[in-house]
Amino acid sequence: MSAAQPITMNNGRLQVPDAPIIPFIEGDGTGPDIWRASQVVFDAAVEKAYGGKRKIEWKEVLAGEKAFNQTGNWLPDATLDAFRSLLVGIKGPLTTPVGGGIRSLNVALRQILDLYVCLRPVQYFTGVPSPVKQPELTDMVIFRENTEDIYAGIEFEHGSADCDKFKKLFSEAFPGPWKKVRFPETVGIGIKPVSQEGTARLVRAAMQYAIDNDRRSVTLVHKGNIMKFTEGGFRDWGYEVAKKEFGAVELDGGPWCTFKSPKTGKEIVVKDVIADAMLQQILTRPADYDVIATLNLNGDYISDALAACVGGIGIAPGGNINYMTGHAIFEATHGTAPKYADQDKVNPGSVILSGEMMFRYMGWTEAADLIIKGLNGAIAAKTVTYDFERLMDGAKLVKCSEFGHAVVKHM
Ligand SMILES: NC(=O)C1=CN([C@@H]2O[C@H](COP(=O)(O)OP(=O)(O)OC[C@H]3O[C@@H](n4cnc5c(N)ncnc54)[C@H](OP(=O)(O)O)[C@@H]3O)[C@@H](O)[C@H]2O)C=CC1
Ligand SMILES: O=C(O)CCC(=O)C(=O)O
Ligand SMILES: [Mg+2]
Repeated sequence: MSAAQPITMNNGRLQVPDAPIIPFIEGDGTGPDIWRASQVVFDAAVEKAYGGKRKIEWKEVLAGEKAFNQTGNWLPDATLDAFRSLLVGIKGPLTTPVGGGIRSLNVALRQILDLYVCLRPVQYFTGVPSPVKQPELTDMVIFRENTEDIYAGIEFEHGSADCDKFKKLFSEAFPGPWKKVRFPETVGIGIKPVSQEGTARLVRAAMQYAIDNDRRSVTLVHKGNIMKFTEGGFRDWGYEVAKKEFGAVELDGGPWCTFKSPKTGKEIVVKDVIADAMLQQILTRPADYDVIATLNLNGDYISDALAACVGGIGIAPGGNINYMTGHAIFEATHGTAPKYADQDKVNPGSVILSGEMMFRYMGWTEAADLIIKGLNGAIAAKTVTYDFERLMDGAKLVKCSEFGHAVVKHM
C-alpha cells in the first residue's frame, strides 16, 4: 500500500487515497472511552472490507481539556491546521461550561471551518428499546444550519462595559424597539443573525440530499410567526431556493410547493411547519417528516428529541460538512456525559455511526455497510450497553469497549 496521504478535493469531488490521514479528537468526559471502542470498529471494518488494500492513518489532534492541560490552549492552531489541510476528520464530544467560561469549542470548529451543514440522520435500528409505540416510523434526516443564529455567540453580559455600550447605542438609534426591553437595567443581550446566503446554502444541500437519496419531502422548520425576519426569513428564502434553483411550483396556492426529482422523476414536496407544532408531531405523526431543514437552535433541540424517539442519544450520529470545500468533521449528537467518564460504560454507538457516515462520505461504502451489519448484529444478539440494557428484556449488559468488540464480531 502507498504511504499515508491527505484527502483532497478536486473539481468538487473528494479524492480519497488508499491510506488517508484522518485527524481525530478523542474528546472530554466519556470521549476517550468511546473513541477507543470506536477506533477498533473502524479499523476492523476497513480491514474486513478491503483486506489490507486500504487503511486509515489516524492522527490525534488536541482540543478541550486534554489540549488545555498539554498546551495551555483549548483549541490549538495545530488542530485547526490539521482539519484544514486533511479535510475530513472525526471527534468525540467536548465540554462547554454553562454561563461563563470558554465558548463552545464544538461550535467554534464549525464556524472557523465554515462547516455550514450539521447533518444528523435519525433512523430506527430493529430491537433498540424506544419510548414510542412505532419507532420504525421515524426516519428523518436533519439539516441544521451550523454557522448562524444565536449560536454565532454575539452576546453581551449584563453589567459589563460592552453591554452598557451596546445598550446606549441601541437605545439611541432605535428608541422604539428599546422600549420593548422589559427590564433594561439588568438585561443581558444576544443577537440572532440569519442570512439569505446562509439559509440558501443549507436548504440547497437539504434539497440535493433529497434528490440523491430518493426522499419524499423537505420540511423547513422555523418559528417564523414570532421571529419574522430571522426564522420567517429562513422559511421565505428556503422556498425561494426550491422555486428558483429546483423549479418547484406552488401547491394549491402555496406556500407548499413540489418539484420532480431529476434523478427518479418522482415528486418531492417542499413544505414548512412551525417548530413547536413539529416537536409534538414527531411523536404523533413522525411519518409526515422526511428531510428536515432548520436553523441552528431548532436543529439542536430537534436532533436530541428525535434521537430519543429511536432509542436515545447513544446511537445518534452526525457530521458537520461544507459541501463546497469538502471539509467535514463527524461527531456524535450527544455530549460528554461527564458522570460516566472513565467507567468504560456508555454506548459508543453514536461515534461508531458517525464513523459510518464518514466512510460513506469518503466513498468507502463497503466499510460503512459492515459497520451497520455489525451494529445490527450486536443489538439483535442483545449484547448492549447500560442505556439499552435497562430497557430491554433478557439483554446482556456489556461495557463500552465490549460493545465495540461485539460490533466487530457481527460484521
Ligand atoms: N458536540 C459536542 O461535543 C456536544 C457537547 N456537549 C457538552 O457535553 C457536556 C454535557 O452535556 P449534557 O447536557 O449533560 O448532555 P450529554 O449528552 O453529555 O448527556 C446527557 C445524558 O444523555 C445520555 N447519554 C449521553 N451520551 C450517552 C452515550 N454515549 N450513551 C448512552 N447515554 C448517553 C446520558 O443519560 P442517562 O443519564 O439517562 O444515562 C446522559 O446523562 C456539556 O458541557 C455540553 O456542552 C453537549 C452536546 C454536544
Ligand atoms: O457545543 C456544545 O457544547 C453543545 C452543542 C450541542 O449540543 C450540539 O451541537 O448538539
Ligand atoms: Mg445538542
